[in-house]
Amino acid sequence: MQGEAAVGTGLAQFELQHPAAITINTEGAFIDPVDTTHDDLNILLPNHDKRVSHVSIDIGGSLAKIVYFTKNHAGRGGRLHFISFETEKLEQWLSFLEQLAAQHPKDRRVRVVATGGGAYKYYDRIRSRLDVEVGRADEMECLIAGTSFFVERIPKEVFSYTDETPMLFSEVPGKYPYMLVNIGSGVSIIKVTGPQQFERIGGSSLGGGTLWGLLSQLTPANSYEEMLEIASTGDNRNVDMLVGDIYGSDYSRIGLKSSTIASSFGKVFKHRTEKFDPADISRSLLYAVSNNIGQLAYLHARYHEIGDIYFGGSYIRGHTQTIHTLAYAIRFWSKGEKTAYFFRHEGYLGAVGAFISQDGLIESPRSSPEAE
Ligand SMILES: Nc1ncnc2c1ncn2[C@@H]1O[C@H](COP(=O)(O)OP(=O)(O)O)[C@@H](O)[C@H]1O
Ligand SMILES: CC(C)(COP(=O)(O)O)[C@@H](O)C(=O)NCCC(=O)O
Repeated sequence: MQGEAAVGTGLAQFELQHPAAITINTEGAFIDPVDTTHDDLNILLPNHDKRVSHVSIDIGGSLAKIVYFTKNHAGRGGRLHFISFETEKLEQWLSFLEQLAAQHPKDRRVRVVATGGGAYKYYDRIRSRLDVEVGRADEMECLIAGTSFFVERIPKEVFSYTDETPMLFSEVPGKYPYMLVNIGSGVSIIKVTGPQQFERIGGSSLGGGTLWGLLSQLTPANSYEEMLEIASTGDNRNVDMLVGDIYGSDYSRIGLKSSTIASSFGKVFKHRTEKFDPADISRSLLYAVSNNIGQLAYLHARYHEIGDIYFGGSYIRGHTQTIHTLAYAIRFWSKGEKTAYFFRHEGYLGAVGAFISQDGLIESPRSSPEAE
C-alpha cells in the first residue's frame, strides 16, 4: 500500500518496494463479471503485455492456493487465475503445476514461487517432481504484498459489510497503519505501518482448522462447502445459551440484549442425552470461532490504535454469516469506530503476494532478465 495519495489515482504499474519486485500492469484491471462462483473469480489484466514465466503457490496447513497468468490469444492483456486444492492431496496440485509447466513455451521454463509452510515442507518433493526452479518467499511478506495489490489495484475487490448492503464497495481508505487478520488454519494478526513494514502482533490457534476439524467430527458434512451450507440453515439458539435463557430478558444494566450469546454450546450439557441437529451445531461453532476472532481483532486494533481491519484467509470463503459475524463484532466492540474490510479473493493474499514479489528468485537465479 502506497499511502492515501496512491489510492484511486489510476497508477498503472504496481511495484513492490522490494529489490526483486516485478511489475504487473494493472491499468484497467477488473474482476471478470462472467465468473459467478466464489472459486472462479478471474482478474482480467487488459494491459499487461509482458511475458510471465512463473506461477505461484501458497501451501498452507489446509489448502494449497495457486495463482497463474494466461495471455489472451487474440489481442492484448490476459488474466490471472486462482485455484486451490487440499494441501494433503499432493498429487492433485503437483500434477496441476506440472500441466501448467507443460503448457509453457519450450524456450522458457516456468518457475514456481512458493510460500506458506509447505514451501519448506514440500520443497524437495516439488523440485524432484517438476524439475523446475523453485523459489521460496516468506509467508507474512507475501500476505502483506498481496493485500496491497488487492487494495490498491483491483477495483471492487475489497468491501465492507452492512446488513442492507452485504458487499459495499465504497472508497477503501488504503492508509497506514492497518491491521490484517489472516484466518487460515490458524490466525495471524499483523500490523502494517508502511510498504512491506509490518509486525506480527498476535495470533490464535482457534482458526479455520479448528472449525473444520471439530465439525468434521460433530456433523456428517463431507466438505467445507457442505458444512457452510448446512450452517446457513441451522439455528444456534438450540445449542447456545443466550442472555435471555439466563435472565429471562435483556440484562440492560450492562448493555446485553436477551438475544446475545452468553455461552456458546451452553445448552448442550443440560440436554446431553438429546441428539442435536448438525445444522444448529455448525452454526453455533461458526459463530463461536468467528466471534472469538472478531473480539481478538478488536482488542489488538484498540491496543495498537488502528482503525482499519482487513480480514483475509479461506476460512471466510465469501460466507455471509461469517462476514456478518466478524463485521458485527468489530462494529459492536468499537462502537462503530473501527471498520472491517473483506476481500473477494480472501484466500489468495499470500499466493498473489508470491506471484508479484518474485522473492523466491533469490534462491534460484533468474535464467533470463526478461523472463517475467
Ligand atoms: N475446500 C476447503 N477444504 C478445507 N478447508 C477449507 C476449504 N475451503 C475453506 N476452508 C477453510 O479455510 C481454512 C484454510 O484457510 P487458508 O487461508 O487456505 O489457510 P492455510 O494457508 O492454513 O491452508 C480451513 O482451515 C477451513 O476452515
Ligand atoms: C503458523 C501459521 C502462521 C501458519 O499459517 P496458516 O497455514 O495457518 O495460514 C498460522 O497457523 C498461525 O499463525 N497460527 C497461530 C499460532 C499462534 O499465534 O498461536
